[in-house]
This record gives sequence, C-alpha cells and structure tokens, in this order.
Amino acid sequence: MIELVGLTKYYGDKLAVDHLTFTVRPGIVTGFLGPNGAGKSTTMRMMLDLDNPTSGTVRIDGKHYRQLQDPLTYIGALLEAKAVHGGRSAANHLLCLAQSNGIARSRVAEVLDMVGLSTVAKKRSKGFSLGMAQRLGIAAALLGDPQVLLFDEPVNGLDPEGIHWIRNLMKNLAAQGRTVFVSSHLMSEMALTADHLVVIGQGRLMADTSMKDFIHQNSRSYVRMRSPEQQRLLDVLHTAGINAVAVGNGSLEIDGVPADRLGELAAEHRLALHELSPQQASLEEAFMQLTAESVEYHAHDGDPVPAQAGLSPHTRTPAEPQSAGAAPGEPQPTGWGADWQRKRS
Ligand SMILES: Nc1ncnc2c1ncn2[C@@H]1O[C@H](COP(=O)(O)OP(=O)(O)OP(=O)(O)O)[C@@H](O)[C@H]1O
Repeated sequence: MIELVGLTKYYGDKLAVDHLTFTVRPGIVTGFLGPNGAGKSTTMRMMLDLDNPTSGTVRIDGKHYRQLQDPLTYIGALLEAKAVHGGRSAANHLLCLAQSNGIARSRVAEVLDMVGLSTVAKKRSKGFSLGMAQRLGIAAALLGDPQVLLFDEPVNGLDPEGIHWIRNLMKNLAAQGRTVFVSSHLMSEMALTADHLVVIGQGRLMADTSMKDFIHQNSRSYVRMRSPEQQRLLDVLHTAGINAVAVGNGSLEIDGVPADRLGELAAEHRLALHELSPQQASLEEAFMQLTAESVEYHAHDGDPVPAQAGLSPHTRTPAEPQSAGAAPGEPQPTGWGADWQRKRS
C-alpha cells in the first residue's frame, strides 16, 4: 500500500504537486493519469525518495522509503527506461542492482526470462531499442520480488505485442496481491488495464475513483436521428413517450431507446431519415474534458500559450475531486457526464 498525505512540491515558484492525498491499494492496478506536466513523475519520484516533498508525506506499507531495508525488496520502479549504464550488459546491470540490495544472483536470470530478454542478456544495453530498454527497466523493478510496483509510462515505445504483454504483466502482479501503480496520459490504455484511477491536473487531485464508476459516470450512449421533417419526427417520438433533444444541425439525440426501435417507429409513420446512428462517447473524451482546464499548454497556431485555469464552469478545486458517487451535500462530480446532464435538465 502507498499512502500520500498532503504531498506538495514546489520547484522554485512552480507548484508541481499540490496537496495530494490518496491511497494506492494492493490487489488491483491503479492508473495514475494526467496531461503532460500534471505532476505524475514528480509524485512518483517523491514516492521513491528521489525528490524531497516541500510538505506532506508518502508511506510505503506504513514506512518512509528511507526506513526500508533493501528498498528494492519492498518497492520496484520503472521511471526512466534509458537511465541505465549503456556500457553494461543487461545481466550485469541487474547483477549490480542485486548485489547492492541483498538479492540472490539467481534472480537475475529469472527476471530476464520473465521479461523476454534472456537471449540478449550479455549484450550492452546501449544498443537496446526503447522497447528492450523498457523491458530491462521492468526486470529491474521485479528484481527484488517487491510487493509494491511503480511504472511511469511503461508502454512508451512498445509495439502492440509489448503493450499487450505489459498489460497482462500488471494485471498478474495485482492478482498476486501486489500494489501496482502505473502512470499514463492515455485514458484508452488505462481503460484496458486499471481497476482504479487517480487523475491529477496541474498537481491537484481531480478524481480518485474505480474504473467502473469512471466509465459509468463518463461514458454515455445515445442515438442520433436526423430527418428532413424534424418537427413531425419530434411529434411522433413525443406521442410514443420518447424524450428527444434537438442539438442543432437538425439532429436529435435520444437516450435509452435502441436505434432499431426508433427506426421502426419512423418507418411506421413513413418518415424519411437522413441519419439513425448509435453514438458512444469515448473515455478519452471524458478524460480530456475532466482535465481540459488543467492542461499546461494548448496547441495554437503560433507559440504555446499557458492555459488559463479557473475560467471554466468545469474547473475543480483541490477540495472537490470526482469520487465514486459523491455523498449528499458534497460537491457533485462535474466533467463530461455532468455537462450532458445539465444540458438535459
Ligand atoms: N526538476 C524540475 N525543475 C523545475 N520544474 C520541474 C522539474 N521537474 C518537473 N518540473 C515541472 O513540474 C511540473 C510537473 O512535471 P512532471 O514531469 O512531474 O509532470 P508529468 O505529469 O510527469 O508530465 P509528463 O506526462 O509530460 O511526463 C511541470 O510543470 C514541470 O515542468
């Protein structure tokens, strides 16, 4: 288990991590999401005592990193795949780590086999592709057989087979009861891997929720209909007790009624349709909506322009992260789903 309480980091005047409080639990994969520059790597570095917090604490199974004896046997991490001594072979790199952490030599061959690098064990890592370097970094993380694992953007540079392998590896590690914390800025990738999500933007906690609830709250399916006789279509739907919302461009959006039923209804009333299409809002859209105001730099025609935080009705304060089902009296979740509900209320 990893527990963060009020974790904060300033680099000079720059607030990189802003009072983060959350717990990463064992037995599940927890995805750590945020746009570029959100503070994910800084948070992970503080978990590993590679950076000092300005304030707040991180505990690994109740202890500060510095209190862990042979830390690699408690917590393994892949932060920067290419941060290895290029002149050393893969096996020697792992052997050095093993010897300085009280880990048996025999473990080196085991982890090389686990990550599929046995055949290049004696090759110098400077000739490794990014994908091979990622695998070597994962081997190092697994070396001490730790109960807690951190992976920072582990699928970067991997081919589809490698991505599939990492996904299964993380799920298996969690199924063994380990704590698995993995960062990404890709919602779609996390949707396939993580059971729980922690989302940050500009260093602040924006969501701490199960993937199931995130999907439930943020993905919406509906049917879009378009007819040259929109008013007659609206009347037909109304008479059938179906609620439709006109959204411009002559389109109607209908929730909770299958497209087949809507098509049949239109046919019964000899209504021409120019569109009848089931729609599904993607999680990627939901994530982008949730973090839109916290993106540091938006693409414009010219130079990067800092985003103006706090101007949108969606803007969250640190006190109102999206949680799994806000209790009565608590701030209600915002984001894509809520925006859609507002539109209809
Ligand atoms: N050593 C440093 N000195 C000054 N500022 C830093 C330093 N490291 C990070 N930052 C700043 O802190 C903020 C958070 O950076 P961090 O790398 O933790 O974000 P991230 O979420 O990991 O981003 P990415 O997805 O792009 O890797 C950014 O604005 C970054 O520019």
